[in-house]
Amino acid sequence: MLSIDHLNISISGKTILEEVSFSIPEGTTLCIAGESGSGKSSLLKALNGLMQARFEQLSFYPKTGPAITHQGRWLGRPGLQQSRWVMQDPIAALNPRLSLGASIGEGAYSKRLSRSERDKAITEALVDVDLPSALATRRPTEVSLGQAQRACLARALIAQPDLIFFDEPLSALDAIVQKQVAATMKRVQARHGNTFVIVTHDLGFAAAFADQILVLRNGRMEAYQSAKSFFERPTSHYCRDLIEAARDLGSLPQAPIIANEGHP
Ligand SMILES: Nc1ncnc2c1ncn2[C@@H]1O[C@H](COP(=O)(O)OP(=O)(O)OP(=O)(O)O)[C@@H](O)[C@H]1O
Repeated sequence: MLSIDHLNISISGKTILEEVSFSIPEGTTLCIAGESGSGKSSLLKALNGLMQARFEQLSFYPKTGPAITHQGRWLGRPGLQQSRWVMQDPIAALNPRLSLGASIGEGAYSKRLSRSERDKAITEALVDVDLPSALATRRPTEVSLGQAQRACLARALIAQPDLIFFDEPLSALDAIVQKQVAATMKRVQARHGNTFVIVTHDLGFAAAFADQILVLRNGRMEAYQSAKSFFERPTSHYCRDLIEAARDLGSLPQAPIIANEGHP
């Protein structure tokens, strides 16, 4: 379980994130949405130790490994133990000079496996993400974008993380491949019980995937609700507009929103 209380980030006097709090039960998914510049990536960077943040409290209770609790300023490089990060652009995220197998194997570096254990773990990770083990010898430029993104997921999984952060994991892919990779992510989560934190612009994906949704707007929390209540009872005009826009664009099925009286 990951719990964040009152996270704040400011850089050179400019507030990037203000009073952001959430709590994610083990094995569930939080999707973080919001327009460009709202602070989504900064939140992931802070949790991965790439940006200094201030917390009233950060608590992480991984299934394996020691619990972490922290108060005050935090630049927790190299990030939360037992977590991994899958980035938006799989080609940029993979070393072009390494085979996919070698890149995936790097994910298990801290486990100090023997060569044969590492090769076995690489094959298992490839199978986990629905890739043929023969792809281990190919370089990133010799596979499709969807295969490269699956390889990035395999590189995360080989470390057996409790928590995986995804930054727009599907946005580089076409619609059909998006569906396939999303299905693989779901299967992986069901099989291993990982907790997912996913930054996404796609509310259709969030509707299908998220247990909870956090919407950021200008660095503040605009909404934090269960996915069901977010789509049925959005708590602000801004969220209603986001949902309507996603319906107009066809990424969400048409369905009535139940008005939530008393909210702006
Ligand atoms: N290192 C930095 N120094 C100064 N400002 C920064 C830094 N990193 C991010 N920002 C600012 O913080 C704000 C939030 O940026 P962030 O990248 O987190 O937004 P985002 O919601 O992820 O946007 P996008 O969806 O376009 O990726 C922006 O105004 C950005 O310019």
